[in-house]
Amino acid sequence: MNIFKFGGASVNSADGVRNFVKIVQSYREETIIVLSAMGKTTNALEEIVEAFFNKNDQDSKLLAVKQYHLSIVNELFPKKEDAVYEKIEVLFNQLSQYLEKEPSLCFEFEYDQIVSFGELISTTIVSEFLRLSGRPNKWVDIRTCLKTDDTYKEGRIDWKLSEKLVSQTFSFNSTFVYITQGFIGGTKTNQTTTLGREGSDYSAAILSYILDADKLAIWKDVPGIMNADPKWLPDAQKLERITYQEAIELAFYGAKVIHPKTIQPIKKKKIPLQVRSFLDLNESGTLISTASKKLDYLLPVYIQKKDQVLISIRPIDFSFILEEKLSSLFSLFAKHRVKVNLIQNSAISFSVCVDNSDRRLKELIEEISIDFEVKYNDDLELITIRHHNQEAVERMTKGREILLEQRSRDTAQFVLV
Ligand SMILES: Nc1ncnc2c1ncn2[C@@H]1O[C@H](COP(=O)(O)OP(=O)(O)O)[C@@H](O)[C@H]1O
Ligand SMILES: N[C@@H](CC(=O)OP(=O)(O)O)C(=O)O
Repeated sequence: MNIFKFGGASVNSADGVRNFVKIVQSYREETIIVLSAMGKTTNALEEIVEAFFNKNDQDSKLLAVKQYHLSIVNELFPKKEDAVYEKIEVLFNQLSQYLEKEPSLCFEFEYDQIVSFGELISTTIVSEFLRLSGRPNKWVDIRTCLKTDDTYKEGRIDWKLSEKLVSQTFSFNSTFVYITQGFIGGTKTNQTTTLGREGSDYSAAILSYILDADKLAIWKDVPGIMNADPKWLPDAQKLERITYQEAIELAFYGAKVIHPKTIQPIKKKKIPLQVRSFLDLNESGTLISTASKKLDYLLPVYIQKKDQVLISIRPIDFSFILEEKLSSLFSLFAKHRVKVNLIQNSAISFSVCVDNSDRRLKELIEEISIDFEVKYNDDLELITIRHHNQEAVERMTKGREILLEQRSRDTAQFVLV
């Protein structure tokens, strides 16, 4: 059985959906398709969440999201009596009714209830179009079987319960093709959760693990995993084959092409993962698997993270930064769920480079400032080079101010102004 994950970029237009159907039609094996919201819908829904809390402009924002989806539906389904129209109307009505109520005090909870509609809508449209194109399939509401705790916005998987329910749900008793949502899940009490932005890759990996998939393919708008984002460095080259370990490292350092949590589940069961192009079906993509002789290890890989903040922290009483202080500092980062990208400590100060995650970071800095003197620079860039050499380092740093630098055998990192 194959598991395919298609992201928002692959189905951002009617032509995209047609191309998706063409790909699915070319496979005859049992297949589960995990799909994200269309195009930039999740960003648009995030704006609606903000508007919901601030009670401004939410109706016009919702209308724009509806019109975007209807323009795709109108192009794909010429018959206005097609069931898809009613299904989409029901979903938009549910969302619109939800937005009429007063928000609760939990931003994260409300976020998940609203943002999850992107995937519910996209999967409904695509499932109906696949059926219309002559490929019967079953639409699954993943919230009924992919179970998480109630950490809204970053639901943690309840593996035991999910294993049982997912195996029951995807039995292939009456269909060859399932279509379901990435990114979203449900609690035991059936509240909707999300798994973190760009989490659909992770959803596909979880299903692959639970169902012992033969292969997971993640379809992207690039030929595969490259040694840099080709939108940033146009001379980037494709990596033919990399190990799970290397893929984890690349994702961890911020290579946007794959969600960092994706590799762990498939590595455990040695399920091969192919990252391949939905634009060029002759392109073999990148194969992520166990080590073999033919690995593109030594090509330098460049990873750029923008909008970074470098925070320097020192105890107000100039005491040494020792284990106890470090542990209390780390627990604050964990509490505010701010991901640390780089750490450097000296006798009396401690520097960390983090993503600029607006409200969480502000709250973290406020809390740290109670016991520590905090200074920070924002709008920085963190460049990571895996398998660095002199030429690669010069390419990245020439003519730039380096605020912090760290090198290990495999990895060099630079915080640049
Ligand atoms: N090392 C890399 N190799 C390939 N693509 C990369 C890399 N780093 C970043 N990207 C970017 O990742 C994008 C694909 O990921 P994403 O937009 O999240 O896809 P999707 O929405 O389909 O999940 C590419 O368009 C590319 O710009
Ligand atoms: N729609 C969600 C989940 C996701 O993974 O999307 P994509 O596959 O388009 O990156 C998001 O944008 O975060």
